[in-house]
Amino acid sequence: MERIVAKFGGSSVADANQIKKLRSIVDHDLRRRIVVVSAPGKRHGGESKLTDLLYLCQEMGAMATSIDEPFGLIRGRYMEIAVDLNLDQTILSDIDRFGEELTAGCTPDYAASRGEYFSARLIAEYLGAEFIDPAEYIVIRANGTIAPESYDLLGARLANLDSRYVMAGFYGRDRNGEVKTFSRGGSDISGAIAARAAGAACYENWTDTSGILMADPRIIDNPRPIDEISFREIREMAYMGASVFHDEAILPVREASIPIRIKNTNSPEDPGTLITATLSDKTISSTEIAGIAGKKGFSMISLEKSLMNREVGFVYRLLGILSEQGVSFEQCPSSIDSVSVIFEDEKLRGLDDVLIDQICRQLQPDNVAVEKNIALVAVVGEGMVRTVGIAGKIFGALGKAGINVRVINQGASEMNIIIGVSDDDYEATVRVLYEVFVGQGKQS
Ligand SMILES: Nc1ncnc2c1ncn2[C@@H]1O[C@H](COP(=O)(O)OP(=O)(O)O)[C@@H](O)[C@H]1O
Ligand SMILES: N[C@@H](CC(=O)OP(=O)(O)O)C(=O)O
Repeated sequence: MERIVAKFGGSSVADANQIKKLRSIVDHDLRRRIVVVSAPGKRHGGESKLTDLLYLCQEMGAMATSIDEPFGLIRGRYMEIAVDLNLDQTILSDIDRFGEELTAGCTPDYAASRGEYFSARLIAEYLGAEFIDPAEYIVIRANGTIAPESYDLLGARLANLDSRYVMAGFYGRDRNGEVKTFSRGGSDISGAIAARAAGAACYENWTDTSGILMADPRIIDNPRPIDEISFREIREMAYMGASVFHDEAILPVREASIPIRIKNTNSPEDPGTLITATLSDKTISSTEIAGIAGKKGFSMISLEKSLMNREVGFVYRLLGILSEQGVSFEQCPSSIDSVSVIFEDEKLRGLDDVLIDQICRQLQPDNVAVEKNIALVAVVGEGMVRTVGIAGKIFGALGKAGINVRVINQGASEMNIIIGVSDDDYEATVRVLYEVFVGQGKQS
């Protein structure tokens, strides 16, 4: 029988009520044999995700500060779930032992991983399924990528087609056997690994929106859901800020041609979004763009030098300076006499002064400037390459709205156009672009 891997995110396991919905979804289709879960997420806007509380406890434990308050919240959340689902409460003594580990000091990865570990143990018991600890099967290399043997190890564990499994998301182990997590939102990657390891017919990703939406619902009211999107498009959108699906979760399933469906736990009948290798011509021609995504928090270093285009190896040496400082960049738009490099602030790590110093010494530019507080917004779509006038539409609309575009970049694939604006103009830019391509954007 075909099997489906169903990954449920933090919003889908936030409390007993959500976990009951999970069970009804899993019971509804017998092919849903492999369930991957996150740690309980926010039940309402003001609350913290359990993962954030775990990182906080780890930091407090490392500073020998009492963790009683945040740890009490964590313990309370699990206890409520166990009580409301009538589960065995002996898990609480394991949670208390973990509290002692936090106080004694443990790694941030281990601390965060327990969010998913306890969540999966409770849900496995509730479903009467086998619990899988991914630290026994998934090997994560030092650079965060998945060691290839993980697929065989996990595939062998998932071999019984009649069993139902619940695996904890977000972590595995490193080459030394220590617990190691993926980057934030990484349970999506765990689900993709399980889908590939099990040779699943489909990877379902259950969340709190009815699929991938054409823009962030926190900015646009009721954005239109995307029916079908390609692996290439979703990777661009996810990387550029559509946080509903981790950009690195595409790779394991893309290599095995397993389709992904993003579904809504709170509205399971909605079709959601299908992510496939190739889009039908109908899908490509039905919309000018696939969607709009973006995020704040970038800085840009711009250099000008007359006849830069004649200076062999100029950009090579510029990128060499970044490499020496261990800084990775996002975009590198250029023209004949100028080049800019855009960095995510988190990755720049406040090294702009050091970089400028090196750039001035090694490259002797006529001018060098740093701009901070930049937001990047990407308009994404495979169909864009076939459509005349997309750029005109974007810049016409932004000009009319009085939004100053600080930088423009188009990917070589012609599948995206990236616009840099001031952080303050970020939301307005998304609204203007949504309005011009889709209509009915939220106006404020
Ligand atoms: N284009 C988009 N489509 C859908 N959701 C988006 C998009 N961009 C950002 N989001 C946000 O992603 C959230 C879902 O991701 P996440 O919180 O990680 O869910 P989960 O708890 O299921 O892992 C949505 O509630 C929404 O606020
Ligand atoms: N719990 C982890 C991993 C994860 O993927 O969570 P979620 O599925 O709720 O985005 C995090 O918060 O980063």
